[in-house]
Amino acid sequence: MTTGYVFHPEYLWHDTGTSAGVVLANPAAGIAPAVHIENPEAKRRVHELIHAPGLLGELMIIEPRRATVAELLRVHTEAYVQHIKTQSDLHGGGDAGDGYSPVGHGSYDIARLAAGGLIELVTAAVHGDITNGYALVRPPGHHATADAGMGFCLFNSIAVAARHAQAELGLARIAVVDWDAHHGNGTQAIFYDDPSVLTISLHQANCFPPDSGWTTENGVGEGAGYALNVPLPPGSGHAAYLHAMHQVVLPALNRFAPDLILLANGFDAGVFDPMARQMLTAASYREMTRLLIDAADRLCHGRLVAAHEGGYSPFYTPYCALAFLEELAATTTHVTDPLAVVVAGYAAEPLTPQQQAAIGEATQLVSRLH
Ligand SMILES: O=C(CCC1CCCC1)NO
Ligand SMILES: [Zn+2]
Repeated sequence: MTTGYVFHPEYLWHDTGTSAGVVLANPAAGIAPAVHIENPEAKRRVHELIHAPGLLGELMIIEPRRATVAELLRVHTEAYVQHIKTQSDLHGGGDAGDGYSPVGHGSYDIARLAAGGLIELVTAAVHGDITNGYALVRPPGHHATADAGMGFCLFNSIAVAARHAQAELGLARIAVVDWDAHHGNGTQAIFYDDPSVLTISLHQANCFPPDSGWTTENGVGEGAGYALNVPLPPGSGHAAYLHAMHQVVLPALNRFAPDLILLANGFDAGVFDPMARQMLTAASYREMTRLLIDAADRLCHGRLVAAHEGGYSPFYTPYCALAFLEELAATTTHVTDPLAVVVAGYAAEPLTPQQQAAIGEATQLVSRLH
């Protein structure tokens, strides 16, 4: 069993500039400039924590390449791809569309390298060079729709890789599991009418995008039934997410029988993350990963390929990512989550009726899959 790994220093060079964390600085309005929340730091520290304990040496390094425009156009409109290039060519960069998604000078090529890195990782998995893999890419992608960037996302790398797998690698059915704290609205929208791609999103209810990711968003036309959402109340942690995995994600994957499982792997549902109010620990991510690995082994020759999405705590995201990757690579290091003890008193809360209700609503929809 071999685990592939994609990383490149250029991912750290995507410049999101200064802002006031998320909104643009505006001194006249009292909004002082600060580093943007989607900055390289947490990703840099993830890579360091994969390297320092020796885990990097157990992985197969897969070199990324820039996705071609033709590969991007399987998902995005020509006008949108051109918009990102135009913004990227500006001396001071620009924005992908919603005002929250900085495009640094040169970010067009970096976002292409993120999408191309995931394509290369999926290709290695389908060719059997690796069993599964992790692409530590930046900028993130799961909010980007065919024609709009949002939520820090430029190109939807997961969607580009899914379409590549179908067009070039002969795969028919692709499942996308998204456990980033925020709704995978872009990926859902791109495949909303397409029964060949199942999208399943577990996220904090009504967080971002606002009023998005409700259980009732279940696909349209031929795709009816092939979009599943589990909007979990703020404060949801281990019990709720594992219940959702067992009640919704795994039964849906079993019914859909994908040829590949793609994971939009956000760690911002972590207990210390500033961009959401969920309470997953590194141990939670480890257990959720185990379940997905077992599903991939059962359904699609172990093909589980993950793309890094959110995860903004520079001191906690690395431990969640390490736990995920140790499980993916079926190995361990000497590093344990040093903050587990800090949250032990509250991160293991039992399932609440509200969480059970949200999960129950989605569970009803799994039977529509065929
Ligand atoms: O981590 C993210 C980004 C969420 C933010 C984008 C603007 C406000 C919330 N999406 O998965
Ligand atoms: Zn997120």
